[in-house]
Amino acid sequence: MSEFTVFTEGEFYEGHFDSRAYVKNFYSCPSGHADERNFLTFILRCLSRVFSAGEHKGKLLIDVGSGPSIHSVLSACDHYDEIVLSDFASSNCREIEKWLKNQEGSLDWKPLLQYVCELEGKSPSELEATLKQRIKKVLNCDVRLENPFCPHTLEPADCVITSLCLEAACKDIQIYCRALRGLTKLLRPGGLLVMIGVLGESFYKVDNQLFSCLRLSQDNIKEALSDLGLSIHEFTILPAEDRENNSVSDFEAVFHLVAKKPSE
Ligand SMILES: C[S@@+](CC[C@H](N)C(=O)[O-])C[C@H]1O[C@@H](n2cnc3c(N)ncnc32)[C@H](O)[C@@H]1O
Repeated sequence: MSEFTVFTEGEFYEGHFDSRAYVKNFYSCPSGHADERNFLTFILRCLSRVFSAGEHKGKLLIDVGSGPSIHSVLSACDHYDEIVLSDFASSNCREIEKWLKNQEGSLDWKPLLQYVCELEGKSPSELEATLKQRIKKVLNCDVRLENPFCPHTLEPADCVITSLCLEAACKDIQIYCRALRGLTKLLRPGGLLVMIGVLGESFYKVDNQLFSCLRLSQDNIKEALSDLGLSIHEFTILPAEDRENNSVSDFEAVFHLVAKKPSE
């Protein structure tokens, strides 16, 4: 099942990624997909821990490779004035736009909003309103480019978040490292990189559609970050439970990390 002859890059997502099925399968409730056990609650709790204290704040936050999802910025949105979401696949950007405009049939993020608000003692309706007001743009991006937002140049960001994107977008470690360099360039000096990813994964599935994934080790990522001069402040790993019975992916662990770009 994990044997791919060709790595499924961005162009493949454009034609084959079912945005709505992805959200239905993985994000319709805080516990996420049953086969992935504590994957989603781990991510939401990590993000809440990083941002809810309000220590990290600023003007611009960019989420790179958002997919159709807003979960990665739920805990951060109170602390940044402007949020940019982005993805390679236009159907993903369209689903986010639909949600922002409260259009009929838009995705339902209420269960995740509710969960994060319970963790942080907030009101779901207020958090939803803040988030919708602060997401200023949903842009097309390509992490394989030196400037992922080419031809646009974004102002330097206080924070860049990326979740499960680079390992899905980059077919080898050289391209992964280059993509990480591109993300680092989006940050102002002293800016914060928050990354969610998977270790040792070669595939994941959305309904019956397989997507390939670059198998990464913790050392691969640490080395890539240190080559870019970033300091790692947190690197948390949750090993997969019951991996043999996971029908939708073969990840060995999920990780969450916080790193800082050096100040000039
Ligand atoms: C596994 S999904 C992750 C989505 C979301 N961030 C999350 O945490 O659920 C991988 C995403 O990477 C996007 N992607 C694939 N290639 C890309 C590229 N070259 N540049 C930007 N995004 C890309 C896909 O369209 C997809 O939305």
